[in-house]
Amino acid sequence: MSSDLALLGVSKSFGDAQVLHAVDVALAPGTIHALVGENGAGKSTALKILAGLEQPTEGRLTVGGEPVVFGSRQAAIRHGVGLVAQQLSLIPELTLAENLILVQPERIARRGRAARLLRSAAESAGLTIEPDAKVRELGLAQRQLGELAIALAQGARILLLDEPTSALGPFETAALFDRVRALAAGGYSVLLITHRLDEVREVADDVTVLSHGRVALASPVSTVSDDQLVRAMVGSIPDVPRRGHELTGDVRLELRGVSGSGAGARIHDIDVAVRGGEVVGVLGVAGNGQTALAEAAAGVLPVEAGTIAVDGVPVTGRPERAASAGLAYVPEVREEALLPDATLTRSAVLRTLGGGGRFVRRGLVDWKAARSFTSELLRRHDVRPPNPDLTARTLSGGNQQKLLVGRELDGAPAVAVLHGPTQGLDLHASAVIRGEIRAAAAAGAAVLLVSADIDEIRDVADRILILSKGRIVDALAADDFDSARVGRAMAGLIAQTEGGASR
Ligand SMILES: Nc1ncnc2c1ncn2[C@@H]1O[C@H](COP(=O)(O)OP(=O)(O)OP(=O)(O)O)[C@@H](O)[C@H]1O
Repeated sequence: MSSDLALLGVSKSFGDAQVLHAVDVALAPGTIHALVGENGAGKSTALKILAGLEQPTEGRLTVGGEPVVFGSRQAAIRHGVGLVAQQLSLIPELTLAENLILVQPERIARRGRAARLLRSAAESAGLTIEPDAKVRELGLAQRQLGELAIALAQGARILLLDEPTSALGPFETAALFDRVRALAAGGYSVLLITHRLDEVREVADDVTVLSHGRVALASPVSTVSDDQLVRAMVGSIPDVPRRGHELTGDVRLELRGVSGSGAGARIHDIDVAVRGGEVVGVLGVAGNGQTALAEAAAGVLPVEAGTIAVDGVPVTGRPERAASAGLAYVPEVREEALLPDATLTRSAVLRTLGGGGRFVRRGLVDWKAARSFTSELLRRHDVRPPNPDLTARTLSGGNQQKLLVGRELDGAPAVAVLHGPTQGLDLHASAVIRGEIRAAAAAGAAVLLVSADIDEIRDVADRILILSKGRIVDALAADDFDSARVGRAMAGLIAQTEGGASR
């Protein structure tokens, strides 16, 4: 049977840089095809070509075996190609239903009709979404489900999913994969970009590995070993250093009685104290207040009650004061912390441009010094390509993430609030960042690590808090990790004890 959608001998260059070299990928009908490879390997570029967002420099596309030219995203949509992008394409100030109207103006003009269409498309695939919620108020996981529902409402039969699980924990990932499998069984074809080998094993029928823009391996999943996949993807994975220091530091980050709302969820009466040298991990099912908690801790969220202090300095609702007290912050949505259309130099020194910042001399920014600092930062954190004059938008998602985490952990922060710091990173880069988080703690930082990735929290944290419905319902030492207990707490089956869990 001919493939639903295929790239045949596709090459792509941006200026002088060739990022795809004669790539073949064929998506068989009713199957799930994983596209994997290290950060910057060319996965998103291949997907954008399949979605009509970029045009190949050479080679061609076929749908059902027939040659097609996708001159635009609309052309791909007309051929039934739906997209859930990595850098989400939804407009934050609009609702999901309004976003559907925006991409489908000729078919639906009224909000009520768009909301109904979206809800029924979502329900038919077993997804729960809120068509009338503003995108800005949704967490990353809900935004991604919303984008998937929009693709289905547009009549997509071929789904391109760019790292749909990067913000999801194990429960939501399992639920999403159930849906995706059901869609494939119903005749949809799915191309899935992921960095997680277990996901390739669990859900995909076929796998293609890209390396430096070339196909390094293409195989049915059942006939390839993990070792072959890892070698084709990233070569090898470094070990994350275990904690080797005592936790004797003073409290450097303190949240007391914090309540507030953000990203569509409320947090209630949160007490957390993190000592220098300590990594405290926060686990929870997406949408249970993680974003609000991270934003509150970083001084970004205007909380309704409670106080936040960094080294005893009150920073409640004052992000600039938090930054000058030495707080580093990696938000869940990386676009909020980088300048997509400015040079990497500007993104790299963004947080140090205030009065007294390290590149400010007599009220003027010393751009030469800022640029050479940026070159060194890019090199140290393996951001590719390491050119400070590029814009952040032209970096691959993983390389943007490396830049952001590198910028924040650089310069010995007092406190680091990190939300999904290894989101979108390949196995090698994730291990490096986990090592950097431990190194920051060993150098005395208090780290609050919010992550959907249980393995990451187990690997890196000293202490684990479980967040459910906006409350901390359980707390345990990482050495006492107990999957059944953590699973029960995450599922909301442990009620908060009188006076709260010990934190
Ligand atoms: N618009 C652009 N202009 C210049 N270079 C670009 C542009 N878009 C992508 N690139 C470059 O193409 C290469 C491949 O990027 P791409 O986003 O496809 O990688 P990826 O495999 O999806 O990576 P990641 O896992 O980090 O998301 C990178 O080196 C990137 O910098």
